[in-house]
Amino acid sequence: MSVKETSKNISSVSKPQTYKLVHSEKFGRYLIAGKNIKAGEVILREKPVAVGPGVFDNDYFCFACLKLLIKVNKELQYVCTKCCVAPLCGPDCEKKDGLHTPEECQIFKDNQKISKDKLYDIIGILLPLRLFLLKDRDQDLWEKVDRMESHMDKRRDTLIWKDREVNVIKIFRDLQLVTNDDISTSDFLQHLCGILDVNSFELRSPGRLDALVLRGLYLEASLIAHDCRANTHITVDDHFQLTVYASLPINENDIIYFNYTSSLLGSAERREHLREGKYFECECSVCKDPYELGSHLSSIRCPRCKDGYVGAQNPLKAKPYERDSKWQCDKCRKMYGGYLIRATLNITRALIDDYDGSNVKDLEFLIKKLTLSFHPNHYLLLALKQKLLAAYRKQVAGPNPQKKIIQKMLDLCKEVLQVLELVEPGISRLKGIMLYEMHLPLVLLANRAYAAREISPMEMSSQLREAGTHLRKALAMLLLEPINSPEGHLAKRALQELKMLNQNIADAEALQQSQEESKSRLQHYQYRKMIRQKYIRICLPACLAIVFNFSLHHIEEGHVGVYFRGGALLPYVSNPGFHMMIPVLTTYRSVQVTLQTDEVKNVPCGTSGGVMIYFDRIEVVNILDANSVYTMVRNFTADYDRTLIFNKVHHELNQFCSVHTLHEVYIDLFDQIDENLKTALQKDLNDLAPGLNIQAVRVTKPKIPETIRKNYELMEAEKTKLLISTQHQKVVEKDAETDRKKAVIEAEKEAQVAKIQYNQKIMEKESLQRIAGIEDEMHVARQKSRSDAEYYQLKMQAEANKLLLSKEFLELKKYEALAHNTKVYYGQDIPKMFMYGGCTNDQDLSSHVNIKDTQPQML
Ligand SMILES: C[S@@+](CC[C@H](N)C(=O)[O-])C[C@H]1O[C@@H](n2cnc3c(N)ncnc32)[C@H](O)[C@@H]1O
Repeated sequence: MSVKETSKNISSVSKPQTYKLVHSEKFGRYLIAGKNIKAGEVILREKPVAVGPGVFDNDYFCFACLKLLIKVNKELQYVCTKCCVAPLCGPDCEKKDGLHTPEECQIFKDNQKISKDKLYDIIGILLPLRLFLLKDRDQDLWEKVDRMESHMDKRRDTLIWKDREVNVIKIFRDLQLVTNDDISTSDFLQHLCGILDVNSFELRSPGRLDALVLRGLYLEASLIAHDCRANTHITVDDHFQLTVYASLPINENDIIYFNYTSSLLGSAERREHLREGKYFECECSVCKDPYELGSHLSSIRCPRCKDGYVGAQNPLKAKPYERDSKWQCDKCRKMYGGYLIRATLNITRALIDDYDGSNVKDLEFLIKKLTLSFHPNHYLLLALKQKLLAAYRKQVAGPNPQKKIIQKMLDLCKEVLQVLELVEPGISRLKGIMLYEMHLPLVLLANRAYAAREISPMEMSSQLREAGTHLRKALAMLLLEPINSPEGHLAKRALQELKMLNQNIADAEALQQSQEESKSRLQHYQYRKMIRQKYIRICLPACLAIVFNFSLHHIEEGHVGVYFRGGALLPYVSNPGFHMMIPVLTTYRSVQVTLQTDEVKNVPCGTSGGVMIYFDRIEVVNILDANSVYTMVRNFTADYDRTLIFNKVHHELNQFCSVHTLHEVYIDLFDQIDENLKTALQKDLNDLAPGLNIQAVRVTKPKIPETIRKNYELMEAEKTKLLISTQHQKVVEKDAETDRKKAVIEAEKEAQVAKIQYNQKIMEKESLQRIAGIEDEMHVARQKSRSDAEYYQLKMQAEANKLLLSKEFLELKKYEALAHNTKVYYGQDIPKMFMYGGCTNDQDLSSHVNIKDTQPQML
């Protein structure tokens, strides 16, 4: 809608390229697009002038960051160390430039009337007080705030005026925040309250959905005019920075609108809210239309024709539920007075109030009942449907949800989304959440249908793609939300789920491709078989007629034959060998009665967490008792294994997976699947088909989404590394132990050797000593015997000499010697020589002579 004619451009504000501030009689000041703006584009972004709690808030919160505080004993709560009044999260919030400004702190500190005991009074007036303090703190800013619409004339002496008198102005006076008791001071404070009531945005305290509701005043965003079908989407982050996005494309000079009220209320209720709180009569396209642009948020089923819907004939009338206001059926044109509609609404509200809103059955019943009287989109029904959706969501997210509930959740999401498309076109927070909600039932239904073989992998992939499209649309809206807000967290989850979904789609398509390949192989094989049969039919009919006149057939060892005539099973079986049967009329099937292995391939399953996994191959080793063949074929056909093994394996695995998480199926319980499957199969067979025995079941590790598998691989690698390092440590310890033992053995050996050597040496020395002793003894003995002998000899000689050396003998010997001497010596003494026995002196002689006196001596 262009306003070129009706408005005049009164200022070129800071961002003329995106928006312009204009003025009109109807709207006052408002913003128009300064250029063509695309959906999702930022129109403006700004910090608040003031933020605080709602007027009657009894919650306890940090005055600096406005986070909700857990209620503790007042004495234990951290308070600002300067004013000793303002509760804060802790020292960090005191250090930061928070919303508890130095001026506010000073006022709390200086004012005798303000103490911790008056905290709830202070909380009640905190936001007006913050605006009040702005006047002295920032004159320029205050002037802009002062220009904001406060609707003093429309508010004067109304209930809200009186309320502010008691709950704000009186507290200001009691706490001596204002001292003048005059009317101008009261009016000034009423003006502040009016500015806040008309212009502030409802905000959430940081990070939490259930946290306290705050109000924030923004200079530029508050200039945006209202429309029940807005073209903007507003987000506020944890630091209260507000961003206005275009939710739809906005052409240059078109009015920029924001919805001041809830889009899921009826026109009368929305308009009342705007009249009471914002002091204007909304005349937007939704409010003007008796059927609210086809959304029928206020429509009632016609009590007469039961086919049409009754809407207000003059929707812009201030009191549509009065007797003189007319409502009309769009089919039978029957007119009703507004009071009748009001009565219906009052009765219904009482009915809803009596009802406990969490039980699915009761909710469904109530909605069904009310649908007889209201349009399914009536705002009262929509509120109930949102409750029902929450109850469905709880069940669907739980273990093993019923298919019926999943489908109902999906249908309900679609229904609510249709209404939202009408009243919140383009980017919308509610639509983002609803689209996110829708993807889960879509994924679950696709997985179930595929597991039950109701759809092919290709159909599954296309249903998963539809879920992906919803997720992507949801993301486009939710990604605009601040990252730490609950919607921001939802966006993060949606991103992860989209990744997983894409992987599942790729898996399903790969499965389809492999199935198509095997199908074409089968077709090729069948074609060749057909050609062969054709050939046989054409070339050998004559031979066949002769040779197989009696239809000779052959049953292999390990098999028995069963026979059918005209499709009916004949009551006998044949053993291995050649047999005859009536051609054409009788057919036979060979049934294996030895151990055989049935392979079940590509079994898709959905885990309790909704992840699709595929069991590549399941081998079932089984044996059919030959005596049970006839009963088996009669009850389950010759392809009994398809019913009793193939289908059963699919069923059991799906049952198992749907109640276990991916981790349990893939890791924790995987080793039990074989045995459990075998037991489950055998249990059913014992009841249904005795004679068919399962010997063993082998299940291959399932294929899981690639991203998850990589995570498991990483975990395994880390575990293995840990194992290797532990083992390595053990080996090193063992080596060290071995070396130590070796060294001990070596040392012991050396010690023993040394001991032996030492002993040897001792022994050697002892032997040497002993030998020496013996030798000594021998020597002594020898010497002794020699001396004895000599002594004896000398003794004997002495005795002999005694006898021999007589005087006469010696005389004789003198003459014998002279006679034999050939040498003659000349000189004086020469004769003496002879006289004294030839000796040169007397002593020598005596030595000779005295021999007889010498005694034998020991050496
Ligand atoms: C948040 S203020 C918007 C700025 C205001 N127009 C000004 O001049 O300061 C809300 C007020 O703007 C006016 N307004 C906004 N949207 C309107 C609409 N659709 N129809 C009539 N008045 C509207 C009403 O007076 C309303 O109380």
